[in-house]
Formats: sequence, C-alpha cells, structure tokens
Amino acid sequence: MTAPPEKAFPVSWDQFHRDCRALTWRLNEVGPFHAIIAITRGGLVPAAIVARELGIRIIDTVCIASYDHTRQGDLNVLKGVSTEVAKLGGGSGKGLLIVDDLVDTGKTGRLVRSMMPDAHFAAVYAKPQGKPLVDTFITEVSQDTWIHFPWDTALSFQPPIRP
Ligand SMILES: O=P(O)(O)OC[C@H]1O[C@H](OP(=O)(O)OP(=O)(O)O)[C@H](O)[C@@H]1O
Ligand SMILES: Nc1nc2[nH]cnc2c(=O)[nH]1
Ligand SMILES: [Mg+2]
Repeated sequence: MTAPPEKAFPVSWDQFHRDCRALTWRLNEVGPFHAIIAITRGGLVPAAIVARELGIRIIDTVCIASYDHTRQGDLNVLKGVSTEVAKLGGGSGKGLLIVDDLVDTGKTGRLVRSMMPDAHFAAVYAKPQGKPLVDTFITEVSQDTWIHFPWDTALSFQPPIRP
C-alpha cells in the first residue's frame, strides 16, 4: 500500500464478536473441518471464537508479519503449519480451515493458500483486492479504508464534526 488509507472503520469488541459469530454460521454450512489454522496475530482472535462455536479443538498457527502499522513490507513467514496438522489436511489442506481477521491486498492470503491450496480460507473482513482470495467473509470495506480492531484501540475524545 502506498498512501495511508483515508477512511477509518472502527470495530468494537461487541461488533467483532457478532461478526465472528455470523462468519461461523456460514462456515457451519461448509464444514466439518479437522482443524483451524490461525494466521497470526490478527487471526488468533476470530480463530478462538470460531473454534468455540464449531467445537474444534485442534488449532495451529501460520505466523506471518508484513505490516509496520499501515505500510506493508516483505512477507516474513516466521512459522509454517505443523507436520501433524499438515497430515490432517492430506498435504493439500483439504478439510482444514484457515482464519484471518481481514484480507487487504491479498498478499498474505495468497501465500497461505499456496501452502494449503485445498483449505477453506475465511476472513471476517475483506477489501476488494483481497476478496478473490477468500472463500468466506462477512463484511466488505473499500480499499481506501483502514480497519481499526478493538485490540489496537482505546476509547478517546472525538472533536465534533462541525468545529
Ligand atoms: O491482505 P494483506 O494486504 O496481506 O493484509 C492482510 C494481513 O495484514 C494483517 O496482518 P499483519 O501482517 O499486519 O500482522 P498482524 O496480524 O500480526 O497484525 C492482517 O491481520 C492480515 O493478516
Ligand atoms: N488493523 C488493520 N491491519 C491491516 N493490515 C492490512 N490492512 C489492515 C487494516 O485495514 N487494518
Ligand atoms: Mg495478520
């Protein structure tokens, strides 16, 4: 991403929980899944909620870092999927559920998909460039919007719209 996004889409804990539940209703139609793979760190929170709702106890992580606040750098895979969970997916990821909080440019999603092409990929929020990468998502926001998650934010005073 070159210019910082213009619009802000703040998400509260309550809204995030509701959106994760809505995502799980859709995933329940697609499963069952052998295991969940959370893309850390953002995918950990929705993965916990989805796992609780679907009764999934096997949870693995793919650890990827790329953003320094709103600027994306090179993707850095710090940890891949474990051999036990890869085996459950028969090597191609079939029957595995990958969960992330959002897809933006789709770079992270494309990399994870290349590791497990037959896995089901779910994200809570999707921007247009990343949308083709996900199988299931809940809310689309425009590409020039930055999503502010509740674990990154705090309540603060807002000046009135009309000064
Ligand atoms: O579609 P993309 O443009 O690749 O962006 C999406 C990724 O960016 C964020 O993760 P980030 O790399 O910021 O790490 P984090 O989850 O630890 O916050 C978000 O959680 C997605 O994983
Ligand atoms: N919090 C947050 N992280 C991101 N990483 C890539 N896009 C976004 C976004 O819109 N919000
Ligand atoms: Mg992430």
